[in-house]
Amino acid sequence: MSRPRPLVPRGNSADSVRVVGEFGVISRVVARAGTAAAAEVGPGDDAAVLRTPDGRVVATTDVLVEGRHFRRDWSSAEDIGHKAAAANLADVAAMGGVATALLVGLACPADTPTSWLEGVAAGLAAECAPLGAAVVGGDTVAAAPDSEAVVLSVTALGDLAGRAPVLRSGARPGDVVALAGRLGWSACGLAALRRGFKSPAAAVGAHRRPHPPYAAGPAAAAAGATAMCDVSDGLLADVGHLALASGAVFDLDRAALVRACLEPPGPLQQVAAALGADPMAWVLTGGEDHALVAAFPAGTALPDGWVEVGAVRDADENGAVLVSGEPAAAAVRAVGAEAPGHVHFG
Ligand SMILES: Nc1ncnc2c1ncn2[C@@H]1O[C@H](COP(=O)(O)OP(=O)(O)OP(=O)(O)O)[C@@H](O)[C@H]1O
Ligand SMILES: Cc1ncc(C[n+]2csc(CCOP(=O)(O)O)c2C)c(N)n1
Ligand SMILES: [Mg+2]
Repeated sequence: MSRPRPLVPRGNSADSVRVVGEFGVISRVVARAGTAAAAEVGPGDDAAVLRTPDGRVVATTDVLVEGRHFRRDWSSAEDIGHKAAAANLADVAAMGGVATALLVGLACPADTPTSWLEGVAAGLAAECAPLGAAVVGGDTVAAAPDSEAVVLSVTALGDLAGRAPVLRSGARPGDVVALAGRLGWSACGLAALRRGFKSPAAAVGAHRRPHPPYAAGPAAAAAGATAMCDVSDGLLADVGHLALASGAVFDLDRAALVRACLEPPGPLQQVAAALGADPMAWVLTGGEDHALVAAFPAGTALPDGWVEVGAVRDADENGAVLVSGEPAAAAVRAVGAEAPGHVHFG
């Protein structure tokens, strides 16, 4: 893998973490954190204290490593903050919860400009604010010796407001499979960036700042969803988790996916044509849009934002995920993709 070009000035700029120091960084970052509605005590003490109206806490963590999850020459500091928050906030939504707070672990090289870290903090705060959430604490440490990579570890906490959490394991044969949010846009933007393009803005923007359908998670829980997850790695891979946990087959309807994700034609077709790719590959296997996919009992009036894209069937010998009756592996090959989703240790 080619090393991401260090984007931010290296050396001893007056603004660097080395010069400003840990506590200088913390005070500047905390100033941008916003306020969590649930926080009785926010950042600045030994720990935050949060109100938990439901009595249960949804908790999830995602780690973002420079060069693996983001590049500083592809995304601004604010973009990276938005993306780190979104990856976590979507996991809370995928349980049927509403995020209340984030905790942020940060490891960075000493020559990282503090202004860049303030940008990340601003992006985190802006992504959280519509939900009433905010960063309530964290930790700031030096990156490993000789490492130029920033590592961000974000933990989200959330509230279920009395609803049962929606697990991956509850889907039953006869349920309908439904989708909320976009698929393929982030992967399309990533493909463009990898070829050195900064456009189309809608696709590259979707890669930089995903727009998970946060409200669709609690709405699905309230409507009786039997299983749900967010699509972080790729639809076929993540639906595979639902199928495995539920012990059922998820049969996705290709035509419904085309209607939901590729009509009317737009940037996905435009980039696919330029790159000689099949846009359906991004829809089926592209990650990081953080759409939600769920199963609902047949006959459920789907909440706003949800569209039917398949059905849950009894387990059979064809495998756990089908695309219009065809095994997922065949669908992956047919669209020219390498795997049903992102390969983490490839
Ligand atoms: N190192 C670890 N220690 C404990 N639990 C882990 C660890 N890594 C992952 N898990 C748990 O394994 C499950 C699957 O993890 P994974 O990261 O694949 O979640 P995901 O929701 O599919 O992905 P994403 O976080 O990108 O949305 C989660 O419940 C997660 O908390
Ligand atoms: C520089 C760069 N290269 C590749 C990608 C693509 N990518 C990285 S992680 C991931 C899936 C979710 O990962 P996780 O499960 O670890 O949250 C995807 C699709 C990127 N975002 N940035
Ligand atoms: Mg998830």
